[in-house]
Amino acid sequence: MDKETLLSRLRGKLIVSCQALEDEPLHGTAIMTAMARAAKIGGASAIRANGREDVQAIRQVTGLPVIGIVKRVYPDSEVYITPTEKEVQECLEAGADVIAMDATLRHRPKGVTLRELLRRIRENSECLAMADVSTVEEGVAAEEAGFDLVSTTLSGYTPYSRRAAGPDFELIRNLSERLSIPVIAEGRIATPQEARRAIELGAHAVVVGTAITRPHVLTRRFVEALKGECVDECHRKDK
Ligand SMILES: CC(=O)N[C@H](C=O)[C@@H](O)[C@H](O)[C@H](O)COP(=O)(O)O
Repeated sequence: MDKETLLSRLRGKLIVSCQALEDEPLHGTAIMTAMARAAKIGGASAIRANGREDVQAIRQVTGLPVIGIVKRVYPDSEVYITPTEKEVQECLEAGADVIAMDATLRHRPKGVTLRELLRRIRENSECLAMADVSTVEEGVAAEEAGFDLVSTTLSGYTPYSRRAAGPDFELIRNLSERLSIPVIAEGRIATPQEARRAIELGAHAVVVGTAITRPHVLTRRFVEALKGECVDECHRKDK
């Protein structure tokens, strides 16, 4: 699918993140593929998925565009979303339509640079590149570096970004005003109303993960609310 077609299919739409890490009860490609099928039935326009196997299977089974990432932790860096060429290569091999990566200004494993990763994508595919950022400055730098899309994924997850219980609407608005590439609203969007608000503030599309695909977290929110604890504060503990 060419860039314009893909971006127009995503305009104003919902992307569901179907991810379960190894220590989560729903971990496994079969379960994540079932989640993605459920998301498709519900009307999702695309899926965000982690790992070569999941990206490949979800794409094949649902026929939806997939934003691929590979989460991997290296000892010399805090960057874990598609951090090096190895993870970019895995996304390429899986056939991801879009590859998302941490595009914060932090040191990456082995000193690899964002430009090197972008070059790898451009030289090997038609696949789009999405920058996961945590601040306006990082979003501006990502556009300058040549990314196709910017997502607010990492707001609240870098030591220097705004920590909030809910979505970072200010970042969504600021990036949408300043950038000419599409801005994706992602991170702690917990209700349909919040998703709608993100679009009204200028987001091109909205990614929702936990509120749809992490039932253990949703269960805990109910349980803690019944105990009289603050549900919003609990949300932050879930990552
Ligand atoms: C910070 C980080 O590692 N975010 C990850 C990025 O892929 C996922 O764990 C999130 O689920 C995803 O961004 C969607 O966000 P939320 O689950 O809040 O709707």
